[in-house]
Formats: sequence, C-alpha cells, structure tokens
Amino acid sequence: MKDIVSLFQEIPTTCISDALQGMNNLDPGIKPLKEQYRVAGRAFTVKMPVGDNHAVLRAISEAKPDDILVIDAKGDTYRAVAGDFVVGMAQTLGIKGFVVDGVIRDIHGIRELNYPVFCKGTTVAASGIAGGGEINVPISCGGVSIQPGDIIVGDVDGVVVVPKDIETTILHKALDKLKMDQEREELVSGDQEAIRKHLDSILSK
Ligand SMILES: O=C([O-])CC(=O)C(=O)O
Repeated sequence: MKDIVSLFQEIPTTCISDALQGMNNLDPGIKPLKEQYRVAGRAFTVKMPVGDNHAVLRAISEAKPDDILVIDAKGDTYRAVAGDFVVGMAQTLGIKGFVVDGVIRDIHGIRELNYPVFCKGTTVAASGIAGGGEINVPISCGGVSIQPGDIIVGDVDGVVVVPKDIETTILHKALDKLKMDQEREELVSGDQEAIRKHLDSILSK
C-alpha cells in the first residue's frame, strides 16, 4: 500500500481543490517554473521577514528529505527568497520542492536544476541574511493557513493544501472526483446525443 503522500501525488490539484470546496488553494499567481512540475509532500514552513532569508537557510538545514519548503515571504516580489545556489543546496539535501509566496532569482539556473519550484516569478535582488523569521510554525502563504506537516500538492494549475487532520477524508473525496472527471471525459468524446442528455440533466435541476 502506497503512503498517502504518494497517493496525492497522482491526483490533479483540480480534484483536490474540489474535494476541499475550493477553500485551500494558494494565490493562483504562485505558479510552477516549468509546466510539467508535479509535486506532493509535507510542509516544512518558513515565515520570513521581507528581504531576510536567514530562516530559509535554517529550514534547509533542518527539513527532512521529502519535505516541501513552504515560504511565507508576504507576497514580496522585489527581493528573492533564494537563487540557484540556495535552491540547489535544498535539492541535494533531498528536500522535494519549494512553494513561495514571493519570488526567486537566477531563474535560468533554477530551471536547469529540474526541480519543482512554485513562486510568483523572478527578480534580480537577493535577500540579506539578517537572522529573523521563524521555521516549523503555522503560517499564512498565498492566502491559506498552513500547519507544519500539512500535505502540499502542486502542478501546472497551482498549489493546494490538505490539512493533515482531514487528509484521509479529502483523499477519498478527491479520488471520487477524479473518477467522475474521467467518466465525463469519455462523455465529451462520445456522441452528441449523450452530451445533450447530460446538459439537460444539469440544466433541469
Ligand atoms: O544567496 C542567495 O540568497 C541568493 C542567490 O543568489 C543564490 O542562492 O544563488
């Protein structure tokens, strides 16, 4: 039996979002640096003051392999939380990906790492290392409250957070939604009469 994180890894974020009634999606401005990125893991949280990435470095040194760093940088788009050097260290230590309510720099180098980073874009300015911030605490990232250990799933459509206390219920709901979506897909490629019947059944409710 696969562990629950691996099961979520195979479900599109759209189905997980539907299972959560659309309540736990991060700001849609937080996007993958490459369309093909798809990642699921437990959140290792970072709350950093704008322009001070000391807490990001602390998180990289303390996170477990397969965690995802989830960084609340207050949506700042001027100072990068990390560049290709910092992201490369995290990758080599086995951290599974970055989700950032903020920006990175060295975007070309980070894309070459083939490593899932979800963020609001790129900038030229680095952060300083002043010593502030907190790690492994509840945060708000992209408009969603996140607890350390919540399941994070990201793909081309965005990032969704599954609170750890309801993860099994949400897994089952998301799998049901995936099945329904697959059945609908068959309908779309079927005949016109079947589509008309389906539309009538929705519109007559
Ligand atoms: O050192 C930093 O904070 C940002 C940077 O340029 C890198 O990680 O390559």
